Amino acid sequence: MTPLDPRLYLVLDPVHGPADPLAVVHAAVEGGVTAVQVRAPAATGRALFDATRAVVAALAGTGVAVIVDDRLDVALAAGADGVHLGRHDVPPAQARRIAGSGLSIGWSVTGPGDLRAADPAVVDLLGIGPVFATATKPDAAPATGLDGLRTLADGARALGVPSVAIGGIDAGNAGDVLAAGVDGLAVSSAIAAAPDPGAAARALRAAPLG
Ligand SMILES: Cc1ncc(COP(=O)(O)OP(=O)(O)O)c(N)n1
Ligand SMILES: Cc1ncsc1CCOP(=O)(O)O
Ligand SMILES: [Mg+2]
Repeated sequence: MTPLDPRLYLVLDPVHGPADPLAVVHAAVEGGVTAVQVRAPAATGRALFDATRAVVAALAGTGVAVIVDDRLDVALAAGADGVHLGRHDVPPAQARRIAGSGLSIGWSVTGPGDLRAADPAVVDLLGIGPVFATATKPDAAPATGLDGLRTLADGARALGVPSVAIGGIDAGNAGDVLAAGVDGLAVSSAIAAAPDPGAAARALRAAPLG
């Protein structure tokens, strides 16, 4: 299993997203992306499996972890490095029981209740957000803003679990987001919909702390 380096975490829909998702993945990794999540909320299980297999093959040997959103079964079947779970998915403790220690397990934090539900003995990463408004997830919880993010990031640190911020993050706000105390940035449209995904990733990695 490749460990998840949270510094710049690309969330990509290879099924209904960019025309050439593997080209985006390669360019983004070249630009400094450290982890890739396959998130395809409208895809069938089979399409998600096929897409994940392709991303796993594309990133073999690079040290970049591949994570599957929502679906523990697909993550295991496709040989991914992890799964990202939220409150509508299999509970993390059950996922850990099935997967053992060989899978990274992420957990979504939209507010204090999700933080209280996070067991540091079970989850490896917290995804906090949305921080700002986002068109990528129409059913997202209300935005935390930077102050809300700071509070939740403090809570993650107190738990001893690394965290990333997600939702509406781009090179213009990345420094302020990192200054709120998270370990990394999770980004979809700012990279996947950019005309030059590699340059977009480089700009995010270069963002000075706000
Ligand atoms: C890193 C990361 N953080 C949060 C989310 C959101 O997950 P969730 O709340 O389960 O919503 P969906 O992504 O499933 O629509 C995430 N995917 N990744
Ligand atoms: C999956 C997800 N969860 C909370 S916000 C979000 C979407 C992030 O996408 P973008 O970086 O385009 O705002
Ligand atoms: Mg999910």
